[in-house]
Amino acid sequence: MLQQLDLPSYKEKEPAVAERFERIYARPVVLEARSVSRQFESARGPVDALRDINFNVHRREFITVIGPSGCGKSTLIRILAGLDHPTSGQILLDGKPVSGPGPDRGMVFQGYTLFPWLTVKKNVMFGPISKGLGPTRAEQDAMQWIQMVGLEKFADHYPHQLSGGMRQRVAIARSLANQPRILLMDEPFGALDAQTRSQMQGYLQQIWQNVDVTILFITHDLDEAVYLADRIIVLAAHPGRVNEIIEVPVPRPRSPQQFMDPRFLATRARISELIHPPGEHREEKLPLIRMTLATDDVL
Ligand SMILES: Nc1ncnc2c1ncn2[C@@H]1O[C@H](COP(=O)(O)OP(=O)(O)OP(=O)(O)O)[C@@H](O)[C@H]1O
Repeated sequence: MLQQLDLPSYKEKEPAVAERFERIYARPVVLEARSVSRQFESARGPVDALRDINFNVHRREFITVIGPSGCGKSTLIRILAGLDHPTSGQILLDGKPVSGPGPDRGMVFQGYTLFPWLTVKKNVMFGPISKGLGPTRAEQDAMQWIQMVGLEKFADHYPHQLSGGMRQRVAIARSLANQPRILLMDEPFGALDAQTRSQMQGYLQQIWQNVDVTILFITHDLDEAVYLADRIIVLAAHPGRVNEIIEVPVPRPRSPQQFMDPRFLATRARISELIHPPGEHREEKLPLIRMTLATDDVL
């Protein structure tokens, strides 16, 4: 359908957007995946979850990662977080090899990972206090992060007293309180309803504009991938590999009106083409099994 519209090439950029990319590439590389491969042993033989993955993420860049099921998104983020290790290749953070988890990488997952027995404020203070920051300073800092995500009225609430979107905002504040070099977000809005999700995308962009942080964000939602990103890493499956890295030609600041921008649509169409190549069967025919005696012709 989209291919039939007269869309510009997703590679075409206005001068302002091209200049923004020049500025991004002039910044230092925060995270580098260098020839990362991960093989798992399975009953059916070895599985190449990731094969020869290479990319750089520059300081304050917003990268989204998207791909079909089984392309290795979870494996990649686990390796970036230091929770798993590549079979070969390495991850470098600020030029140093990553060998395990660390506070230099903040994680925000889809499931709410707040401590249910701690208030919002205490959740946000937890990381800095564990690192040895005094309680008064930790509380002052925590209140600033909580204010930044717009939840100062809820600082003394417990997670169960908050909505799903609010809990994710606390999770973001809690990660940022540790002042990570990069925020790794694994489908953080996947469990939210469409309206809250779209609100959260807006909040996240505002937060990202206000904080010196780099973001790598995994999603399976095409619009979200385009809307948030400077660049999109599109993965392919079996073996998991980088299919294409797309520079999003949509100007910033972003707004929901841009969902119908021809450059937005062209980028979205390209990802869709990469993830669902033409001719691919999207829907498997199910076997015809009648569980009850169908007396009426429902069709
Ligand atoms: N521990 C494991 N043992 C064997 N195979 C694994 C293991 N973990 C992942 N795999 C395989 O590696 C490939 C990539 O898996 P991964 O879960 O990283 O993909 P994904 O893109 O996150 O998938 P989805 O979107 O469906 O969650 C898949 O083929 C998966 O079956």
